[in-house]
Amino acid sequence: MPTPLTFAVPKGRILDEALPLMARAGVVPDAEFHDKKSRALSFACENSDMRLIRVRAFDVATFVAHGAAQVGIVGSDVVEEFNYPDLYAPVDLDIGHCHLSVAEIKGEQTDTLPSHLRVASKYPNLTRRHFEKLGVQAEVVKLNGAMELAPTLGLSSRIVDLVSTGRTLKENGLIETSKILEISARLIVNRAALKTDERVAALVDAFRAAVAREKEAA
Ligand SMILES: Nc1ncnc2c1ncn2[C@@H]1O[C@H](COP(=O)(O)OP(=O)(O)OP(=O)(O)O)[C@@H](O)[C@H]1O
Ligand SMILES: O=P(O)(O)OC[C@H]1O[C@H](OP(=O)(O)OP(=O)(O)O)[C@H](O)[C@@H]1O
Repeated sequence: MPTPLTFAVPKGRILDEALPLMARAGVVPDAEFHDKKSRALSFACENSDMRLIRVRAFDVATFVAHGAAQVGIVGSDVVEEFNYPDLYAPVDLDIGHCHLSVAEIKGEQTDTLPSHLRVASKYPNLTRRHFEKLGVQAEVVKLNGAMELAPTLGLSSRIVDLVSTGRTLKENGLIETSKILEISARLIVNRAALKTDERVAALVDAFRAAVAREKEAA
């Protein structure tokens, strides 16, 4: 018996959109996965020896990059932030669309950038890389959520955060001043597992086909 494949999924908002696509690719978690009272973190799958683990979005990439999980689903924001050499993102799942942007207090934007800035973000690497390209040294204050509070409370002059409808920025007195990255969810695989385990390559094909069918039907 081969060891079961481990498939990592994020707990957050991508999951609801990912589950129907996973089902079309033949990955269906057992009933316990949907039991809100369950404290289990690892779940069996119907009709396969695969097991699903449910972890935080950033941790999906970490489990897969280290080979602790062979396959996962995560936003391209997370893939780009970590840039792990052992992680390969072969399929754009066309779900979880949003973008990563710089925002600042409405009415306080200036035309010229200073040589040094303080920026609050959950994405220190992407933030530094973006400002480096503009010749600006960004000091990143790492936050894990509610970034939109930072400028108003004087923690930073700008934030780099995800934007979808733009409502969170608007309701917190901020304005988007530049877009850094378009984002969607990706199927990710561990590169070594893809080379050595044919079940991983078969899953990549199954997800490609599921996305193509979804596009045809739309
Ligand atoms: N407003 C949004 N609209 C669309 N997609 C989003 C939005 N916010 C986040 N995403 C996508 O969903 C992914 C997970 O975001 P979310 O904040 O829901 O995850 P989470 O698991 O709750 O995060 P954490 O583990 O930090 O609590 C992000 O990495 C991004 O790709
Ligand atoms: O443009 P909008 O549609 O308003 O969406 C953007 C918000 O969504 C995400 O936060 P989330 O709701 O995941 O909460 P978080 O602060 O805990 O990450 C993101 O960090 C923004 O705050």
